[in-house]
Amino acid sequence: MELAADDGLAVATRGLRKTFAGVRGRRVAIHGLDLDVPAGGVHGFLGPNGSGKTTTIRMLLGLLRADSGTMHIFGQPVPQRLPHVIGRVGAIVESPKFYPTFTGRKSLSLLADAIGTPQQRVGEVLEEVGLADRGDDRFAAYSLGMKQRLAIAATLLKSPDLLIFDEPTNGLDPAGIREIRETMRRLGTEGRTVLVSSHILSEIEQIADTVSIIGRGQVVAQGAVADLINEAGAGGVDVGIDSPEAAVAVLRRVGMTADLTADGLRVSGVDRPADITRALAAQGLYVDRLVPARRDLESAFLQLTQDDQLGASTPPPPSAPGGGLPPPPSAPGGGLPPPPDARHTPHSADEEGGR
Ligand SMILES: Nc1ncnc2c1ncn2[C@@H]1O[C@H](COP(=O)(O)OP(=O)(O)OP(=O)(O)O)[C@@H](O)[C@H]1O
Repeated sequence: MELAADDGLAVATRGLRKTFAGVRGRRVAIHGLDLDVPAGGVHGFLGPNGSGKTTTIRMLLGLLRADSGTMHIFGQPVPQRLPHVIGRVGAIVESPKFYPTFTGRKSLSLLADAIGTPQQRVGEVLEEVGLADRGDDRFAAYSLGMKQRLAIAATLLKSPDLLIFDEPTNGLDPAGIREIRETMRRLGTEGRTVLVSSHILSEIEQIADTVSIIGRGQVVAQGAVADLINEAGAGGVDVGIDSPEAAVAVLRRVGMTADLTADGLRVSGVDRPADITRALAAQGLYVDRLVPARRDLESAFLQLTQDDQLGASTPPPPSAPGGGLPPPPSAPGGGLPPPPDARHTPHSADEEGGR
């Protein structure tokens, strides 16, 4: 489906497909992905390891070429019109690299000069990420959370409307995770769109307004966090009882779907909870607690991706209709040159091969 030029979406993909060369033929990583990220707020891009989050983000940023399908950022087709929208996008797709002996402020100041942003923004972005009082410390002295916040500050210099963070809390301790979470939440409430990928659902549940859950390179659910949780919990009842194993057996015998939980059992798809008490009492089992099940996003996620294997497997792809997308323009810039101790292989336009 083609998208209208402006549909209130910060990011949209349709039928997106990407395969990689593997030893036994091509592996399908992204398998017809239809992603909608509404403009404004925090959008969690969720999926198990290997489900295709990084691949999708790298295609959106022109770092990797799609086999077929369409992508839009703020209504502009990318990668074709990426140069026109990239000024509105800030992204962190791998660990931040800064000169360890420079202060955070100096690194940002150099970057501001490089991208033609007024120096006044440096103080503002340090403030925005909560580093105002540590801006004059050397990067090497920062905690991992502070390093990540400095990277976020760098992406904010050009005041982007869309921020894309790929697993921004990877490797952080709980305090660091909280720092980044609060920073993202704040950015999302300022009218920006924050697209954040993660495989740690509880993290996103607390800060996201909307989410997309992907499995095997496809969207398996998307929408408001509250709606997904409600859907996942619909009709479930948690039962507290002295002998849960016996109760599960009784309920299954009368045709109910019952499973043991950490503190009792859960019955799914129940229209009349009184049927549970009646069935159990008939066998001399008496419930001491009967409450509607409230599922969190973690449960919804596990339920939706339970068949997902790590990594998608290998049906040979059909040849791309229309020859696929044109080659991407060069990757968006905006970073400092790599420091001497942190050189890394730059992304190629169509990096392939096993990992
Ligand atoms: N350069 C590459 N060459 C070959 N296969 C790749 C390459 N990059 C990704 N893949 C494969 O594509 C699939 C999706 O990987 P991707 O990194 O996008 O997943 P992810 O959801 O970001 O996972 P994680 O949460 O572990 O970062 C995996 O099967 C992965 O092995």
